[in-house]
Amino acid sequence: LQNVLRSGRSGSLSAPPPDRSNGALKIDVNPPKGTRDFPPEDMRLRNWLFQNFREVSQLYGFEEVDFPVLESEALYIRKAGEEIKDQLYCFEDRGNRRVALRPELTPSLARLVIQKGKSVPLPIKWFTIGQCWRYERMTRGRRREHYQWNMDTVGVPEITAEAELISAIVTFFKRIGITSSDVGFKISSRKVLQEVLRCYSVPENMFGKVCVAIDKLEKIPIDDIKEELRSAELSEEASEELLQVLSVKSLDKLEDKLGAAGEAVTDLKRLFSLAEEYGYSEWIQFDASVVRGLAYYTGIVFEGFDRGGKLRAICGGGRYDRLLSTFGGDDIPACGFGFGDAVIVELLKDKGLIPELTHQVENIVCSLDKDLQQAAAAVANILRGKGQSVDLVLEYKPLKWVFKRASRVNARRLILVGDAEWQKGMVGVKVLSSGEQFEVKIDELE
Ligand SMILES: OCc1cccc(Br)n1
Repeated sequence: LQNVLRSGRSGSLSAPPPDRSNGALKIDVNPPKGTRDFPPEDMRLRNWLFQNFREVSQLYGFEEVDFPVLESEALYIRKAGEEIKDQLYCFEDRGNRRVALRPELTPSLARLVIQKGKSVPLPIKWFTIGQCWRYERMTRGRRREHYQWNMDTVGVPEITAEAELISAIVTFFKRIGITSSDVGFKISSRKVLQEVLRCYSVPENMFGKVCVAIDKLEKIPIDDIKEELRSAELSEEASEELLQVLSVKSLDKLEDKLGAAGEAVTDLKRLFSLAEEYGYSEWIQFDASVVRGLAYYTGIVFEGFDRGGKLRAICGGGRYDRLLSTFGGDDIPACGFGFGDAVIVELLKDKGLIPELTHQVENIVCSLDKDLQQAAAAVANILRGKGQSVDLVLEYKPLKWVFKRASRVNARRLILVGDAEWQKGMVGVKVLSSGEQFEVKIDELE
């Protein structure tokens, strides 16, 4: 009770008040639960990963876009019982608006496409890398944020759009040393579900709910899934048939089940034939059980998985031809994928593929005399003007300290500003790898 009286909050009684014993507030120096800091070494790896995301996206002719991390909650209110909605990091802002930290990027992209309307000609090919959030009880100790790379193609109804997106991900994997022995893509189409449900006259508005339920296969008990299918108005017979079709192991068997004329089979056959043309057939396999957990997918869906079976899905995506119209936009087809920054790093660690990324600087500049600090700054300025990176020693330090710092910042050269040399318009240069030492005129420094 004392805590509550003192803190004036009705929060948890167990939370001790901040320690103000010495007058200063002792804050918790760790980041909030489920979030990460990126100190230099981790930031170098993240930048390397994102640089590869960017370069592949640009290789495929995609343009980069970005959106606010804070969006209207309305973008994510879907009635299909998705996990992403249950874990929405949402709140009411000071203007009494219902807002949310975005749990995914596709709705923001859809919003911007609608906002831009006819001013942006189709097809749109946009990519983005953005932090996404979920509020999950920390009992599962899972992260509450991750960065996602997304590529989306809007305005192309053809399966060629999905084939391009998968090709881009394959290109990314190859760039970072991942092969088709390490990962594969499970591919299916939600039209498989659609064609079965139509046979049993299941209402269209139950489609998303059915997909979300099916996505929980092997994650929750089968009886719970059957219960969810019942609540989606599926008969026992419809559920049995659906689960049967989802266990089909090949496209040929799917064709036997659904017939060759259906869109599901024709789309999938087209995708596998396009994959041949791209040369990534050994990366992909048909897997009828893949539906993905987002309600808005309407066609091809795919997910990248590690063949070792140890990790969660590496990436995932698919076609979402109805999303823009559900947001009040035109009926424009679209497809895209999301690729998180965490599972891929676990995979790279497992494969010993984390690159050696060191900080380095070309020059460390220091003054050998207390009165030459300004001269040292002038030398740093000259070098920087020539595009050379400089770590300028900002206070007078003994040489031993300077050498130690030079080693720590991985400097290539030490530039010494000493009185005698400065009087002659010179500075000393020491090449740290070879130990070679010489003097050079300041305006000849390069
Ligand atoms: O993959 C779903 C997801 C969404 C937001 C944040 C995190 Br961590 N994970």
